[in-house]
Amino acid sequence: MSANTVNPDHCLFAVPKKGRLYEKVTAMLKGAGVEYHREPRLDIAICKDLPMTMVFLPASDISKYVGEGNVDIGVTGIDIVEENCSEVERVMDLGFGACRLCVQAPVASQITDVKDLAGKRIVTSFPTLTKKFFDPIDAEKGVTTSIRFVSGSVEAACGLGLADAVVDLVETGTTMKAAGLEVVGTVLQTESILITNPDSKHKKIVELLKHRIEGYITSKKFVMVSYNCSADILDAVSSITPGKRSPTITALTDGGHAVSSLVSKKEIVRVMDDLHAAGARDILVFELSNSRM
Ligand SMILES: Nc1ncnc2c1ncn2[C@@H]1O[C@H](COP(=O)(O)OP(=O)(O)OP(=O)(O)O)[C@@H](O)[C@H]1O
Ligand SMILES: O=P(O)(O)OC[C@H]1O[C@H](OP(=O)(O)OP(=O)(O)O)[C@H](O)[C@@H]1O
Repeated sequence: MSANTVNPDHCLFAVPKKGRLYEKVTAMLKGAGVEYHREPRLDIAICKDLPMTMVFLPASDISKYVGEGNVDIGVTGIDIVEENCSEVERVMDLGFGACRLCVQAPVASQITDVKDLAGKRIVTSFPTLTKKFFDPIDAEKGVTTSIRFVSGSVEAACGLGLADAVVDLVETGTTMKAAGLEVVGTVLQTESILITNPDSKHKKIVELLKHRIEGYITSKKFVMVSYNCSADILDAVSSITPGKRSPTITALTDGGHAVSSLVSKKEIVRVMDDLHAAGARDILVFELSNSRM
């Protein structure tokens, strides 16, 4: 079989081939133990320990391929699934790629209400979602908003005189501000998700991948804290670190206890302060490299 031929018995996993999501998805796959070797310039790569082939595709096409059953599983944004009206199963949120799809108008236009854009010219890479958003406004106003598709550099359209407003993604707002635009309305909140074809014949592999990726995501959200305490404060300190299920408590030979527990990364600094104030000592925090709950 040649290097760019797909084994028909393999589960196919679509990964964004470039762009914003590429680095995040490849780091996630590595962390989840999905190993493959990709030859330079090849868009398919065979997995090392699973009967699976990775397929590198534009993020905006992945939901179509998964929905139509050409591939079994993939990573893309909610925005893309909704724009393509893809019939896919949403397996899980991945905790990255969060942003908003927004109506943006030039600051100088002083437009603050999306209703003031009804009947005007909008440029976007998301024509379906934009039409759905403007349809009820158009119906109310009795006008038709012009919606024109461009595949990239959407924010340039107003400056070029091609549009009165754009509908594009906003994360930090840097691109929008640099183009002299501001948010007038929000069409959709989005983030990256794992999707599968509901009729995939590779359900077992999909389930296994789900557990592996979930384990990796959990390991990025939590740290392990361990500390020592005397018997009289055990109940008080262990209630500060209840863990995902319960803390692990080990009796020490001096009558004290060693406690270890999972704590959310977001909470860990406050938890350490609270533990110390409550009398816990030798407080150590460990990063997790992987997990399976
Ligand atoms: N600024 C952002 N912050 C967070 N997530 C984003 C951002 N921009 C895009 N995304 C998410 O990543 C997806 C793919 O966007 P991206 O711009 O990387 O795609 P692309 O058009 O395939 O790549 P490129 O822009 O390099 O051609 C989007 O549909 C969205 O879900
Ligand atoms: O609010 P910000 O943090 O500035 O992010 C928003 C920008 O990110 C995306 O584009 P990207 O930079 O991925 O490239 P693209 O314009 O080629 O799609 C999106 O289309 C916006 O232009």
